[in-house]
Amino acid sequence: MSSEIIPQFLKAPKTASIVGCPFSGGQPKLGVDKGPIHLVEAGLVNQLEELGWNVKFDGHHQFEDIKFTLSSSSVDSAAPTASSADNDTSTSNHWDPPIGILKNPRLVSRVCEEVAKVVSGHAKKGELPVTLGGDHSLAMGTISGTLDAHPEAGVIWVDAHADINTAATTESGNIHGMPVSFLMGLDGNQQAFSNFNPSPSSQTPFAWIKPVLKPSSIVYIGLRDVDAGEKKILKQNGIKAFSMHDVDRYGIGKVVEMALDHLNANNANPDKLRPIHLSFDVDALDPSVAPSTGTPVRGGLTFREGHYICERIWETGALVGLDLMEVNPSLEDDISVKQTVAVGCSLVRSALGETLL
Ligand SMILES: NC(=[NH2+])NCCC[C@H](N)C(=O)O
Ligand SMILES: [Mn+2]
Ligand SMILES: [Mn+2]
Repeated sequence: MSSEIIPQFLKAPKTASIVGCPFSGGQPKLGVDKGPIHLVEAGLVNQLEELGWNVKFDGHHQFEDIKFTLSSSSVDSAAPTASSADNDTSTSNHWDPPIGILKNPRLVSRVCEEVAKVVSGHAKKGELPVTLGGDHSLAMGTISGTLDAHPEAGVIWVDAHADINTAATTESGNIHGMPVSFLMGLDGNQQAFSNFNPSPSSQTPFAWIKPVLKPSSIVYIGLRDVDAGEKKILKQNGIKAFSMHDVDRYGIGKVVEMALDHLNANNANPDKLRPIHLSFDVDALDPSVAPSTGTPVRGGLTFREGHYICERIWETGALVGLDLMEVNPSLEDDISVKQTVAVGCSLVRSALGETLL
């Protein structure tokens, strides 16, 4: 047989499904909802097609209908129990009052539930869902969706932050700092919602999440701004985390190998490479590389370190889900916005097979 004959399945282009999520309800700063719009306008779809992907994108998701059903249904009996500490009223409103100090709990929950269905639907068809945020609370949706389609998947969470606060530990009440705790079903959340009485037309926020993410199934890379309560949670649950200190000590190459080894060592089926969901918060990068983001923290990943993570995960062949979150085109000047959007696009390309040579 001639070596030029390539099996059909290798020639057939793989399909990536762009899940555009213009959503900002998990944090107070306006503009992060414009992230996915800018990423697509910068030509991401075309760029992925040039890499050989068949790209499905039929517009950004509209969450207006969710807002509408929420605002027209009667507000349930969870009266706001605390006023928000920072006097931030931009994201709370009469139809979605805080629960404890959690802001927009009903909206975030419903939007993520929707995202979970969309992501799981794509994944079950064998497509690669690429979710563009939007704030990182959306990862409750994307990771629920991935785990629904690939129950054995592990998560690599690249971020300056651990996003694992519970209702008992969060100081900000911003749910984008909490998604991992809901995915794991941590205690501090159960209590917060235990005496919640939903009205007949609503349901307890986040009750739809199957808390199936095991502490051994996630690895962090890039951490450098972890709240005291989060540090406790990471320790108590034995969660693997590589901070910037570890990146400095071992180098990014070694860190990614250790992260992959950790996930595969905890694989239920040790003969099979574990599917990987990569959730990339652009604030993992140093603010000099990605300035336009809501919670920048200095001392972050370099341009190459960020891209290396994506390239190496692509090389494993195990990527089944990708998030690119927290690009906020309303922050910083035009040049910074362009730079951040461009870096967001190139991270996605690297995770989808772009190579340097
Ligand atoms: N996805 C993010 N950018 N999260 C930032 C979280 C910051 C802080 N730990 C909080 O809980 O409010
Ligand atoms: Mn972050
Ligand atoms: Mn994050």
